[in-house]
Amino acid sequence: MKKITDKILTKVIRQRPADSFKGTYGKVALVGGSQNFGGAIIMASLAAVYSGAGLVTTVSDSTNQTSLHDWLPEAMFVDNNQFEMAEPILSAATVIVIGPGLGTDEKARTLLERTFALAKPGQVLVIDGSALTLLANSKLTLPSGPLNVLTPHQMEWQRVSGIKIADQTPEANLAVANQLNAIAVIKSHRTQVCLNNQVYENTGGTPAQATGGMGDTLAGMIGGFTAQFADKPAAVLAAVYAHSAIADQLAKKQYVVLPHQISESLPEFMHAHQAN
Ligand SMILES: NC(=O)C1=CN([C@@H]2O[C@H](COP(=O)(O)OP(=O)(O)OC[C@H]3O[C@@H](n4cnc5c(N)ncnc54)[C@H](O)[C@@H]3O)[C@@H](O)[C@H]2O)[C@@H](O)CC1
Ligand SMILES: Nc1ncnc2c1ncn2[C@@H]1O[C@H](COP(=O)(O)OP(=O)(O)O)[C@@H](O)[C@H]1O
Ligand SMILES: [Mg+2]
Repeated sequence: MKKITDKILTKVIRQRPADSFKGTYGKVALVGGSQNFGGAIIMASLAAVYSGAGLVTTVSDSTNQTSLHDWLPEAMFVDNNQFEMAEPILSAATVIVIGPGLGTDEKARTLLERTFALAKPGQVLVIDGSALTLLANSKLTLPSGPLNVLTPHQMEWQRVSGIKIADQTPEANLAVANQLNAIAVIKSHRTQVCLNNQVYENTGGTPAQATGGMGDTLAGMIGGFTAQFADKPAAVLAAVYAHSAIADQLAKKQYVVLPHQISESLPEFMHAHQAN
């Protein structure tokens, strides 16, 4: 198994060219956040903005708009009850992230179906949280156009792949990821990434990360990294490594690391690890 180390950071994170503007750094649209799980899509949106995506739009239940803007005035907002208003934004996005706090009810399933229907070649589609559970429990298949990036924790991967947690070996995981023709970020205390017929193991991470919203934050970071960096698979690996490396740094002085603290540390961390 290959290891994901700090080398991936300078391979991916580039100094910004002077003649650039927000359009240079990609558009991320995030779909999620039911009335009960608004925090999840707020944390994912924070991560997308703080990792440097040029334009971020959050598509969520209207009850989440005020809290989102308290945390993140940089994000635009579309009410998911008026999905027709979101469709052009999703179509124009560089990356769509779907699932954090989406829920698994009928409305959520419809949002997932409609998003799958419009995702297209050239786009990255990050599928996280509730969207993975819905995918496993419904007859939906992954869209064939976009680069699909699945970000399950071990139980979500069990649901999607049918492989019991105890049997989730690198070989078994890779076989299913290949079958799905997707990148699979299988999250645990040592996250594994199945990509280009290889399994990569993350070398960072701390139990200080074991708190709700930590995976929502990673999904938003993968969105932000793949939106702005050209090599999309490498950008996924860099996001996975940066997420845990920042947590490791904070955990030197903190018993628990909160997800939003990872996002707030991103601009400084990325500045320190950029290459010319
Ligand atoms: N503040 C918020 O709004 C939050 C919303 N969340 C959302 O809640 C929805 C449900 O996600 P959950 O993951 O909580 O619930 P799930 O029911 O999908 O998964 C949790 C179950 O998986 C088991 N499990 C086994 N191995 C695991 C591993 N390595 N990591 C995590 N769980 C493991 C747990 O014991 C538990 O029974 C998602 O949409 C998620 O985005 C969560 O992210 C928590 C925070
Ligand atoms: N003990 C641990 N060591 C390292 N990383 C951890 C540990 N516990 C959790 N994490 C990380 O935290 C994140 C949890 O993701 P997830 O379960 O989807 O969270 P949530 O859905 O609540 O946001 C993953 O990136 C996982 O690797
Ligand atoms: Mg999760």
